[in-house]
Amino acid sequence: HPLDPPADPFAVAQAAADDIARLTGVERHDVAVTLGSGWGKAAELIGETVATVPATEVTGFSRPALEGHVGTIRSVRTPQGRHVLIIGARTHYYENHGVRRVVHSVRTAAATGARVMVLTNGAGGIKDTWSPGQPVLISDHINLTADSPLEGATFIDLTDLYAQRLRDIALSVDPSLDSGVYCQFRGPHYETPAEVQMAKAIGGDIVGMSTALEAIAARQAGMEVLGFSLITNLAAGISADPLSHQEVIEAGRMAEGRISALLAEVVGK
Ligand SMILES: Nc1nc2[nH]c(I)nc2c(=O)[nH]1
Repeated sequence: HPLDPPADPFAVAQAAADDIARLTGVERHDVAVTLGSGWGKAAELIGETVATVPATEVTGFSRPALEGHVGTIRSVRTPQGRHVLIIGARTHYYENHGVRRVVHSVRTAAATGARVMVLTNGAGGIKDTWSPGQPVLISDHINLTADSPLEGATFIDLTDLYAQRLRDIALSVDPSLDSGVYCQFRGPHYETPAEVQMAKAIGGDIVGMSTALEAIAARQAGMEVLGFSLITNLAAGISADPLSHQEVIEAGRMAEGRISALLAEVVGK
């Protein structure tokens, strides 16, 4: 794979950014958004699509593992004239392709010029006041993967990783938004009730299988990060009923309109 050692992941990201500029005709992007489950509709609401490119045509992106989920990369222009790169081709850590592949889309976004990285995902909620379909701002993360996208002695500060400035913009759009600490588990299995209680005990409010590693890479690339979780289910053991993937998909579909409008407004600010 082009990202396998001895490749330089940043050179591969630059090649991907050059592909995107060539294929979309957009030289520079200002903001990048990674769409997680439930956030698919946001692209149309963020602005006018300038170009849509199959991710497989961009260096370092591969056919996503998700059934029927053709990974696309879209260039969208907001009413304010901002160029937004919408990445619909996330590689999950649980696919076991290595961290370089997980964070390639973030490094590529930075190489296209984007200074803001918006990471969205579907996740489980630990706070029992939350209900399926609710979007939540990510205030910080706990990385339970025991891995890092950083290689060698690259000591990066992660204070204010989920930029307060961007969270304030989101709160100005929707003051009712709650916030939470996101715990990235390796997955692909969901947590046991005991693991959910552990996440709660260590200060977690959200459990997921993405985002933390991408956020670290975004900070390394000098980007400001904004993270949103769509709570599609209460985490295992928080409510009596067992998790069903169907319920997760359904909750995402129900919430799509509201959260896409929210994301579009925030990106437009
Ligand atoms: N780890 C974890 N990831 C998730 N993704 C979704 I959607 N729901 C969950 C969940 O309950 N736990």
